[in-house]
Amino acid sequence: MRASAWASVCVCGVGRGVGRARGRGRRVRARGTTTAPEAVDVRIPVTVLTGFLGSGKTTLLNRILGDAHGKRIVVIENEFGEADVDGDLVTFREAGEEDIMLLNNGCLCCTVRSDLVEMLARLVREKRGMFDHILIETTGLANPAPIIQTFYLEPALLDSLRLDGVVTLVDAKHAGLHLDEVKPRGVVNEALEQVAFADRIVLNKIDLVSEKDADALERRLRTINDLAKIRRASKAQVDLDFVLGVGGFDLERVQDQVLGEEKPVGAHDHGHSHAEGEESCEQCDHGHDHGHSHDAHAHAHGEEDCEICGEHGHSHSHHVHDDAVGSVSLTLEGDLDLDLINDWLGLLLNDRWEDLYRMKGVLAIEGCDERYVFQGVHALFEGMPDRAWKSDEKRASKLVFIGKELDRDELQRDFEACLSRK
Ligand SMILES: Nc1nc2c(ncn2[C@@H]2O[C@H](COP(=O)(O)OP(=O)(O)OP(=O)(O)O)[C@@H](O)[C@H]2O)c(=O)[nH]1
Repeated sequence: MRASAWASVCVCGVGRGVGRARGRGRRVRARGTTTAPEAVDVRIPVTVLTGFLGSGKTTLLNRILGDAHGKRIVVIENEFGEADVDGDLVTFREAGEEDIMLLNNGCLCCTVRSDLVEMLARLVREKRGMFDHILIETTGLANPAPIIQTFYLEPALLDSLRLDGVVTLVDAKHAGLHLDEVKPRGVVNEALEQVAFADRIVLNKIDLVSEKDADALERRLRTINDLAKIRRASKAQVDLDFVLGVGGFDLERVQDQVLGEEKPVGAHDHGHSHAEGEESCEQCDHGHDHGHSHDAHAHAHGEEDCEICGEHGHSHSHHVHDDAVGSVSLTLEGDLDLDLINDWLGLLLNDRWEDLYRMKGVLAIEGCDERYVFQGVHALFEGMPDRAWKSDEKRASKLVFIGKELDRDELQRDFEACLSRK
């Protein structure tokens, strides 16, 4: 992925003779159009483990390190506020097959990013060949975006490391509190952002909540991030395959993630309303007219028990959630005009890059035999032509945006305006 001002967003390699896999000089991509074998990506995968304070990150880490998986894993831990060990920023602790390294001097997402880069570069320089995977555990207060960007912006890392995925631990018992916390304007709600950036969500401490509460929380997580896979766990007991080797930033897997497989029961698009008497809303388990930009759940006199507090009937309200962060999925049948879609995505990134946390898409471009896949994180964007459209396949495009204050209708309108008129 490359840094991208709007002018360099280019859904190209499509009928223009421009390089096919922009920003990915490290990999030969051969799928679909040639019989040449795919080159092996030799870069070392990196997993970012995030999640709010006490959500179970260390528990998961210990599980991973304790499993007999045969992988040699380097762990980088960022213990915010811990005393420096021997006055050194970086401490190595041999732990069997794994190395554990500590970054003690602040939060990974802000003050120690350059230390992280230095540490990673040093690892590659001095220990290459001695490990298979790097796992970075962030502090509970870290915003994952700067860490993600590190892997695309740091020349010292580009050719050696690749981001495999962001794994977010969610505390089933307390997540609601953190997700609902209203921050002053301009202040990031880390819990929301950690969910929004995730490729995998481990909904942990499931033993502490009822199934109904877990269902409701899972639906809530789904509205924030419609791309991540979610798995419930106690004591972070999940298969290693669920958290390592996920290819969350792998362009070649975008189509599966976007067009993809599993959608849990209850998943639905962001931004909808319910009429009085409708079935329960799958999102909030409540059936009365509302949009998902509400701040409060209000109950009129005579209603059934409140689903949030269990109190009966009388008019009262709760703050429920600030839905500023959410997912929007758009689909469109037919072919897109190359210039129009380029211009639109370019402008969108130019104007809204701060609000666009992650995006992925599969596009049908007029005059192009191949599907075009792309993904982005904030202002970083990468894309390439993918396999050829099959003769019996309906040409259609799908985009998924995860971000802040996204207007679904406006995005859909602008997307539709990119349809080819020929
Ligand atoms: N009941 C219950 N407790 C859990 C579960 N997972 C972890 N815990 C406990 O929750 C506490 C916090 O777990 P950690 O793994 O330290 O969480 P963390 O995210 O690393 O915490 P910080 O480093 O403070 O951000 C510990 O006491 C764990 O034993 C679970 O599934 N159920």
